[in-house]
Amino acid sequence: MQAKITVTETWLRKHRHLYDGATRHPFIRSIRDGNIDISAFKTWLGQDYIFVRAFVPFVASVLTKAYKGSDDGNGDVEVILGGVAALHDEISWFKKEAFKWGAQLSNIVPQKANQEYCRFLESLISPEVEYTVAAVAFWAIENIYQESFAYCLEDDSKTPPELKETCQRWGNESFGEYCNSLRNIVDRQLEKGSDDVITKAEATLLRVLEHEVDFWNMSHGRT
Ligand SMILES: Cc1ncc(CO)c(N)n1
Repeated sequence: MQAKITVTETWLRKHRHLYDGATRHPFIRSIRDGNIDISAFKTWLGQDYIFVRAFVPFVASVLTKAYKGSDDGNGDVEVILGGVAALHDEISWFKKEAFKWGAQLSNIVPQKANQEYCRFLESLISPEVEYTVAAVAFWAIENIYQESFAYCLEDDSKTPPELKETCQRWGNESFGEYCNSLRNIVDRQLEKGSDDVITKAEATLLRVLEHEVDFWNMSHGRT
């Protein structure tokens, strides 16, 4: 018997072009091809540090919604808590990495695309945004990084050795499993979601894809 097609699978098929635009962006390709401009990498590093700091309260809000909103016999809270813990580690990593590259994190000004993305995250913190909708955004945000950086680690990639650790951070297998757990959470929620929630969740996914592309564009110096 064939497995049932999940909602996320349907969406990924439907929006493949946009999705690949986020995970196969020229910035990512430039890492993978080994011709990345290091100043672009440093821009990305500093801007992503700001983003991740704004991502923490967003993920905390998803955690709260999971606790309140799902009949959590499924362990959603624990999966999301794992995400919060990983972010704690990630913030330390950014500081260490910035030091390595001689970049300052304390006086970075968020660029426009980053400001808009952070504002979008803040809008999703609102209690009026359903757990399912927020969880879709969360999954998409994590999964795009996972697929993008895993792409830079494939056998035929020419990723510079000094960038491998960065790619490993999101491209490693256990981060991939974590993203799959998020995807399962999302599909379980969508399965029982109202048409209204499903429509909102799909629109939110598209907004995430656009913000991710803008974020890469900004890092690549194309804004
Ligand atoms: C812009 C952006 N998207 C996703 C992630 C994954 O956590 C990140 N660190 N930054």
